[in-house]
Parts: sequence; structure tokens; C-alpha cells
Amino acid sequence: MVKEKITGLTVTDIRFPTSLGHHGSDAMHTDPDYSAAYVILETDASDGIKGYGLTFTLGRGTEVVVCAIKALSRHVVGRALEDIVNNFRGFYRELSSDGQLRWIGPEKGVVQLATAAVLNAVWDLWAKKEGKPLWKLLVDMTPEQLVSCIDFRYITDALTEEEALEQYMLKNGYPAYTTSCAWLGYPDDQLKKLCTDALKEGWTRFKVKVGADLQDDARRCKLIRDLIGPENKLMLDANQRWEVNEAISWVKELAVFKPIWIEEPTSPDDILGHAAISKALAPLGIGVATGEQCHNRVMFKQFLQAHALQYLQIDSCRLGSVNENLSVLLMAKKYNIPVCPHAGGVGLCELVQHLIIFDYISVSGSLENRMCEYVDHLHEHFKYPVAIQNASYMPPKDPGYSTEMKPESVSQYQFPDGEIWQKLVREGKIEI
Ligand SMILES: C[C@H](O)[C@@H](O)[C@@H](O)[C@H](O)C(=O)O
Ligand SMILES: [Mg+2]
Repeated sequence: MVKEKITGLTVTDIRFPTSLGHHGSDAMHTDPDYSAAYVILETDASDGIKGYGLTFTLGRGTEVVVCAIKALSRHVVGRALEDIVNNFRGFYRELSSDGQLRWIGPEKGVVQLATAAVLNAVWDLWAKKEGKPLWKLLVDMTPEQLVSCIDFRYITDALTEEEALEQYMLKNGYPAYTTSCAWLGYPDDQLKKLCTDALKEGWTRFKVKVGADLQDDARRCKLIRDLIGPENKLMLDANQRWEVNEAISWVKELAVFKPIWIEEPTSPDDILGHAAISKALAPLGIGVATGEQCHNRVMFKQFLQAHALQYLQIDSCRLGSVNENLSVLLMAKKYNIPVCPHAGGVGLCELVQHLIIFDYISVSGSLENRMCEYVDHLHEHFKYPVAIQNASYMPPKDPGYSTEMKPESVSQYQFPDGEIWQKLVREGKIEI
């Protein structure tokens, strides 16, 4: 039988003008335009099946990721899906170790984001081919198959292939928290309204952006704590704004509002700094959460080894796709650290729900201290948007990795030629 091949890769720069409404704003990223480098893998299959993948960006720079994806396409185009997935570890290694491109990573930065987008499309294609949502494809794999997707290079001192095989059990659903109410650029009135609405919808866990101004943070935290009451959970996110000691003293000032975690208190690369912050805040019952900017499994390994985080935030589009995320989920299990994924952005909720549902069913088997981020933006552009009920992610049922965008959204928001951007330029609202 002739094997079906991947015959082409197209990549599009898609941007949403979210900065106009301050959506997504935090203490470091004050004007994000939520964007994606969006990959489509064409095949010669008779049913015309395609794979869709993306990585998340903040506007400018998406064109650089697009370039990196084009540079990686030589590893994918012309290959049979069957050959790729039968040796997924080898294929992962091939992408991450391209003898020339590796120099501008390795396994980090733009090249890693590009790897995520390409591999996310491959996983979508595979799940569609099997007629299953991605989480089910993962759950149905034997432990040996799963582990064969992981590149253990550089993490065998923390987790070996043999250990990974012991970590499977079965269960099931997924609690979410919301970040949508309290972006840094939102005025108090907007914050109050969004928070009141969210409480009515059943949300019980809320994240607030902090880090630009202590007085302002205290006011916003008080406002939210008063609204949500003492029982609901509050998380803080500083998006890398502080020095290590500054983080400790700043968070101590906010401790009266009883947050359970401080997210990204300092440089995302400062493992020992995070360890120091963790140690100083532990007596206050505040943990450190990080991961959205953690660029590969080796970094996560060291965060775990150094007791530098208490909540681990995987990201579906920053690590090397499902393959690398699997290794991180298994390490988190071994170190007994709850995984609370980063989501939001463009499509991050759609993708990461598959990984966390799989984590619950097959790896952690626990919901204790666990929840997945939810942000209420841009879902309408996806063909299979997330379904939230009672502040929980309902497991997706459609085949694939929920990565596919609506063709009309792709054409309207394409940067810079899409209708939306051209209109903003005509109206003098932005300059390109
Ligand atoms: C620029 C972005 O909106 C970030 O602020 C966002 O990803 C955030 O850190 C989060 O945790 O959701
Ligand atoms: Mg964050």
C-alpha cells in the first residue's frame, strides 16, 4: 500500500488587535496583539485530510517565527505521517537537532516556537487520521508507545525511560481558573464588572496581574478579594517584573490578600532565584508558579531539582509540542508537583486542554492543587473552540488537536493584508 505523504506546508502570520482593548496586558507586556504563526500541513491522502498547528506570539516578531517555520519545513514536507509517528522520538530529534538551525536555539527561542507549531500540526494530523481527539489518542496509547515519543536526552538524571513506564493509571474532567477579569490595563470598573459576572457564571479561581506599582496592586487585590470572598482562590502574576529580593518583599506586602501563588516573579531563566523566592514565601503559604516562558525540558528539570517552583505551568506552544510536554508531565509526577497549564493567548486553551486531561487520566490521577488557566478571548476564531461548563474544561470530542482556525478568520486577520488590519490602517488607528 502506498503511504500517504505530507506534500506541503503553508504558514500564515495572523494577528488580532487585542492591544486596542488592553486585553492580555500585564506588567511587562503592556500592548500585546495576540497572534499566531499558523501552520497547515497538506497531504496527498484521498480524503484531503490536513494538519493544523500554531504557536502563540504577541504581534511583532510573528514574521520571524514564520521564517523559522519555513526553515524547518524541509524536515516535514515529503515525509509519510506513518514514518514520522512510528519513530516520533527520532523525528523530534531531527527537528530539534537540525545541524545548522540548532545554532540559533538550541531548543529555545524562535526555533523552539517554530518547532512547536510544526509538531502541533503533525499531532493534529495524526489524531485526525485516527479519528480521535488528541487527549484520547494519548490515553489510548500503550505506555511504551507514549514514552517512544519522548526525547530523554539531557533529562535521564531526573527521569529515565524505565521510570516513566511505571507512571500510568486511569481516571477522568478538568477544573479551570480565569485570568480574563484582571488584566493590568483594565480600569477598576471593568475589573469589578468582569469579576461579578464571572462569579455568577460559577468561577471560583481568579488570577490578577501585578508588578507595576505596589499601591495599585494592593488596591486591585483588595477589590477582587472583597468581591470573591475568603473561600475562592486568588493567584498573582508578575510577568517577570522583579529582582529576587524585590519579589519577596513585594509579595509579602500582598500576602494579606491570601494568594496561593505568585507567578513569574522574576526572570524566567533564574532557577536559583525562583528557589530563593519559594523558600522565603513558603511560610506564608504562597507558592511560586512558572513555565509559560520556560523554554525546554532541561529548564523544567532544573526547576524541579532545585525546588524552585510549587506549581508547574506547561505551555502547548512554547515547548516542543506534545513530545516535550510529555516528558515534563512525567517529571512533574515524579517530583510530586502539580501541573497547572498556562493558556489563553491564541489557541492555547484549545490545545492545552488535551494535555491536561491526558495528565489527569493517565499520569497524575489527581485534581489536588490543580487547575488549568482559561482566558475568554478569541475562541470564536477556532473551528472546535473549547467548551467551558461550571468553570471546567469539558473534554473535546472532535478528532484532532483543536488547532484548526476558521478560514474566514485566517483571511481577515492575516497580517498585514487582512481586511481587519487594512481597515485599522485606513482609519488611522495603527501604523504598519
Ligand atoms: C502577554 C500575555 O497576555 C501574558 O500576560 C499572559 O500569557 C499571562 O502571563 C498569563 O499567565 O496568562
Ligand atoms: Mg502568566
